[in-house]
Amino acid sequence: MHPPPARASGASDAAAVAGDEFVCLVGEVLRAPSLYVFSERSSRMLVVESLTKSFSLDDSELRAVDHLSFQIRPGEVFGLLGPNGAGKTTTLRMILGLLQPDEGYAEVDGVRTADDPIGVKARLGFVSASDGVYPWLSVREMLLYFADLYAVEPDVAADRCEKLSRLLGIDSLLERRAGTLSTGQRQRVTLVRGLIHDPPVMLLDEPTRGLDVVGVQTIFEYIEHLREVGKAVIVCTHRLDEAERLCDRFGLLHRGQMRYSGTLDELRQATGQRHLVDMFVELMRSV
Ligand SMILES: Nc1ncnc2c1ncn2[C@@H]1O[C@H](COP(=O)(O)OP(=O)(O)OP(=O)(O)O)[C@@H](O)[C@H]1O
Repeated sequence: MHPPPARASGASDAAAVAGDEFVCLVGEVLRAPSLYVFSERSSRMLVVESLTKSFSLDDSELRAVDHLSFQIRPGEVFGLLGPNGAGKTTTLRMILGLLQPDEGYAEVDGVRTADDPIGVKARLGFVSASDGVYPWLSVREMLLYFADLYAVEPDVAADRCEKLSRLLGIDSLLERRAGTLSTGQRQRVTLVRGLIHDPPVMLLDEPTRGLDVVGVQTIFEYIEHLREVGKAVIVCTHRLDEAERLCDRFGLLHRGQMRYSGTLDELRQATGQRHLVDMFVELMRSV
């Protein structure tokens, strides 16, 4: 069952491009079974060290990410937060291996993106609000197709498909064509898809965008599940109220630089502000 890698529909912004590229790259490169032996649990599941990226504009250069460093442990949910243009998507794209950093590196489960981009992709799950689906496949076909791309054994894939679908409440949709799903249903399918190869690290880009209250609650429960099963998780979101409830630690990014990072209590002490939204307003005024 190998339909040609199709461009997912509805992608219009940078995050969507990252999602589409990731999907296509998964299809192209994740084939070698030796990749899927993950290392023993490291206390630093994701390491970002001095990651830097500049873009050339017509008459100048824009430093989108500037010597960014952070680490995430298994079972930890890290909120990578920042205003529009802060560099979040560029950072995710470098972690995913879709963009080459000018300096620094990202390391996932002991594997550096630059050294082994395929191995890193096998260790990452990526969910973006702008993810597309293959409209002509049934949900089950699409999930099993992705499992196959990641070289998951068919019986393991079938079992995971059932269990994760029940967890996300899409078991009744498994035979439906993906193109007929609503936004919220599609988002649940992409959440299952992101976990089908059981990666140790999950990247969630605006996971609650466009969802109703029930959909948002599903994301909350999903992230709680990721924490419980020991995934290291990055959440990028503009919903600071949600981030406060969801994340264990935060990185506040502005103009490509990490301005503050720590737990909410640590950020409160450092900024003198109680809520993330006030910290942001202060941050943006300060520059
Ligand atoms: N391919 C590119 N060429 C030139 N500039 C780029 C490119 N990709 C991103 N940028 C610029 O880099 C900066 C960071 O962009 P990025 O998409 O990482 O921000 P972001 O934090 O994800 O923003 P948003 O919250 O609006 O999605 C922005 O100024 C953006 O215009």
